[in-house]
Amino acid sequence: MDTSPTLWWDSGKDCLCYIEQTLLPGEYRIIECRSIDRLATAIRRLEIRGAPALGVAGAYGVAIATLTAPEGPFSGFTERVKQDAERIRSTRPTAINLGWGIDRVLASLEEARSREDAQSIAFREAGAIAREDTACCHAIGRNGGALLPDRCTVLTHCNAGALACSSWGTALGVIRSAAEAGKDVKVIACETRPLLQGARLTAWELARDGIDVTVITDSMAAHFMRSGAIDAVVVGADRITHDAVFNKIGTYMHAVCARHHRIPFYVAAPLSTFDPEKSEHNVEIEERGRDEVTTMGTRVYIPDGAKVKNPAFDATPMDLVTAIITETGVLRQPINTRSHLSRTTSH
Ligand SMILES: CSC[C@@H](O)[C@@H](O)C(=O)COP(=O)(O)O
Repeated sequence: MDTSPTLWWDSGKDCLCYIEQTLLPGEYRIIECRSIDRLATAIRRLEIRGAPALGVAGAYGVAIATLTAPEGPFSGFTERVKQDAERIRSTRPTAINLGWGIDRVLASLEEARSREDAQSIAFREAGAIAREDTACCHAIGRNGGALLPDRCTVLTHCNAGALACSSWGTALGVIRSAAEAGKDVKVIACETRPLLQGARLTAWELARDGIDVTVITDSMAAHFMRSGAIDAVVVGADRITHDAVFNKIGTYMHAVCARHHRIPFYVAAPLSTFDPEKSEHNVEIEERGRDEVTTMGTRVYIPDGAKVKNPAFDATPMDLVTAIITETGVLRQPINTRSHLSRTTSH
């Protein structure tokens, strides 16, 4: 199975390399990024996307800022790095991992005593975040893979795969690990309007790995659940508050349908996606541009006179979630994210 990374620091070329996800599946292109401006654009355009990958990107963003900050006294240097960090943070508000990766590298810089010091600390921390993410995905895969029956069809939404992480994936990590353990897992990938991360990215990843994948439009999911074609739903998450799971728009609809049809609804996410002190109503849902809904390719499908809404994420209330699969274990109902975090981590 494919284990190549989605984004990585190339120390020979001194740049952040990443797979440009808006071009897939038609074109596989690696972009070399050396500036905060370019990174901010890449995140806004979803060239890099998916919560854990955004955590890694945010971390490398701070590291890039330590390279590009203008010469001057060290106190001014730190301030400038923080300003660049805020520019990266503001690109996408819902996925908590972006700010988490940024804050982890910023915190590590507190021990830096010089510019050179800050650079080596920042790159060390960003590299650690990327490696830990891969390890988390494999642990999530093992924990979640064990929950799936030996023969099953799993519905997933958006792309919570290798492309959304350092590698391997969260929801797709569960599927990959189950397949690797010898289970016969088939996948139904919802296309995920408006930007088709399911059709373009999930289908691309799974087909490359030889995992049986069928793409459906989002509106077909209830029909297939009712007909008995789906044994489990497994999705990723952008933020998990104490009372809800935020994920790509359309996830809530699958959770409601899964409950109605008594199909388990699993969320696979690392602890870095948890935000247990917040509630559903304190989270900003990213509203994206009109063009993403009105246009497909070059063709406009919606008249100028019609209004459009484009929230990128929705919230699924916790009581609709069968279990959350993390790197440190599986949380079942009654799901208490706060106590799981404090029990399984040192902070
Ligand atoms: C492991 S990725 C989890 C989520 O980030 C994923 O499901 C998702 O909603 C991504 O949205 P996107 O807008 O493509 O960044």
